[in-house]
Amino acid sequence: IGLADSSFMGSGSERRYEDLCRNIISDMNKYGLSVVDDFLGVETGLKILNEVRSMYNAGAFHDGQLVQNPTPDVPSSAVRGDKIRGDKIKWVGGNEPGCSNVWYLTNQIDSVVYRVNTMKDNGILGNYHIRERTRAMVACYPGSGTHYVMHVDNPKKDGRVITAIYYLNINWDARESGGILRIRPTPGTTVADIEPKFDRLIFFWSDIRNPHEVQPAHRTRYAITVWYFDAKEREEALNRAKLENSKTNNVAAQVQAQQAEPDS
Ligand SMILES: O=C(O)CCC(=O)Nc1cc2ccccc2cn1
Ligand SMILES: [Mn+2]
Repeated sequence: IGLADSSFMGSGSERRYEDLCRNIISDMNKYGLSVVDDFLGVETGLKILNEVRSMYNAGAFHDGQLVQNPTPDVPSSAVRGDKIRGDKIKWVGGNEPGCSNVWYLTNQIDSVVYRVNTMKDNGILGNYHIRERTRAMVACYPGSGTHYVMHVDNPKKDGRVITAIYYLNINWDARESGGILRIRPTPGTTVADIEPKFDRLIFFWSDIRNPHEVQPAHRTRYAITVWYFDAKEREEALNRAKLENSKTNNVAAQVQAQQAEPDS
């Protein structure tokens, strides 16, 4: 007999889904972060894990940190400590072959985010109008002490308001494997230490309210992240970028024009 499906998305009960969304709304308003365990259930979680493992083993991932900060005497790849991040990543749109389970996951997260964004009495979540997200970033920390330094996902209002991370690591024990996500919600003095447990989904505000780091991992650590945009903040960011581009293009065009003119 199959295990009674205790997951939120698998149990099919509308009531549990509403409760889940209410909890997320309450957590996001109180703490700026929310942790959901048993999101999809063991069976679905395993399908996603196996899909990610086969992507990784097919060598489809590349270094998260493209620009190494090499020290002249030692090539950058040799010195792991100097990296600001040790993850290997692969961006997944979802409709590529071999990504159907990652695609299913992002659809399930989408439905929760759009629901909590439109429910009544949803507090701060009601200030945003979430209509789109990034593609899914599948990340793997290959163990051996790889980490990610303290950082903010969206420090400059690029439009991203919610970070959603789904973890895939069965029987993760941070005491021996490390790999804790440490969020330092500001303002405040609390610290949230979150283990990257299998079938765990977390949400947190992407901006300066949530600086976070991944502590050194000593076992292969998989995570899938999607970022959700607020329509207004995103549009303003794109307009600023356009303005910047037109300025630099004008300067470039003027320089070119001067160069082109015959010596006066
Ligand atoms: O795996 C975790 O628990 C979180 C890891 C994490 O913060 N990843 C991450 C990855 C990023 C990749 C590109 C740009 C910004 C990024 C910000 N954060
Ligand atoms: Mn981050």
